Amino acid sequence: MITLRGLTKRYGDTTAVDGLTLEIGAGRVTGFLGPNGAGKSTTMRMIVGLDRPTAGEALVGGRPYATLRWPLREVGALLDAKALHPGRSARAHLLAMARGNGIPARRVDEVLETVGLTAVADRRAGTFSLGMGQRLGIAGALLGDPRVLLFDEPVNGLDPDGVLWVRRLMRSLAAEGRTVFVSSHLMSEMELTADRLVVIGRGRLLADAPTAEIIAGSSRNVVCVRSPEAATLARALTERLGAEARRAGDTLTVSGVAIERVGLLAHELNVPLLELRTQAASLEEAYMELTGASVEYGVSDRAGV
Ligand SMILES: Nc1ncnc2c1ncn2[C@@H]1O[C@H](COP(=O)(O)OP(=O)(O)OP(=O)(O)O)[C@@H](O)[C@H]1O
Repeated sequence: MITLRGLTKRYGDTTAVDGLTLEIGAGRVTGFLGPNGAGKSTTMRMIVGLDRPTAGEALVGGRPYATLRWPLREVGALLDAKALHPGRSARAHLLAMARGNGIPARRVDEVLETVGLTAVADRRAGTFSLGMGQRLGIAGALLGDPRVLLFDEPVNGLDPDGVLWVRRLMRSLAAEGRTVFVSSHLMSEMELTADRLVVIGRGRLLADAPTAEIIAGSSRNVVCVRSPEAATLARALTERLGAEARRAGDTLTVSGVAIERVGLLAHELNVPLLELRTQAASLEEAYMELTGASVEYGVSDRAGV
């Protein structure tokens, strides 16, 4: 488990992380979302002791990172896949990490196998593609078989096969009861991978809830209706139920009312229905609504028009 209590980081006038208090639990994948500059990397860096909080604290398994005797055996992290010695082979890189943490050398071959780098284990890491570097970073995170894992943008640069592999890996690590905390800008991927989401904007907590709950909270969840008397139904939905109904031909897109009430109203009015279904919002839509006001480097919708 990871515990954040009033976690705050200021760089001069910039408050990168602003009083985050939350728990990231074991046995599930928790996605970490937020616009560029929201403070995700800074938060992760403070959890693994690479940055010192200005105020508050970050605990791993109830203890500050700095007090862990064998840190890599308690928490593994992929923070910057490019932070490698380019002249070292993948194996030498992992061996150096293992040695410093009392991890047996045979574990290096195990993790190289897990991430699919066995065949290139003796090649210099500097010659690796972006995706291979990511895999090596993930191998480093897994090396100490830790209960807590942090991944900052793990699918960055991976091909579709690699993306699927990362998704399955995250899910299986969580199924083993580990704490998996993963940041990403890929909403469709997070929707498939994360059980729970922590969303931040300008360093502040915007949401901390199950993925399904965040999506269900979106105003983009609508009811779609098709009827030869769509105009009549639209009028009644607006006037009697206060719903918002947009019509295109015989199709209505209705928001602000449950599907059951649409069906019952149609029955009462004797309006025939050809189709009646809910259309769920995507995580991307829910995320956009949540973070709309806290995008730091946004461009206007009218840009270039
Ligand atoms: N070492 C530093 N010195 C000064 N400012 C910093 C430093 N590190 C981060 N910041 C600032 O802190 C804020 C948060 O940055 P951070 O990298 O944590 O955001 P992020 O959510 O990870 O963004 P991205 O999605 O773009 O990776 C930004 O305004 C950034 O400019």
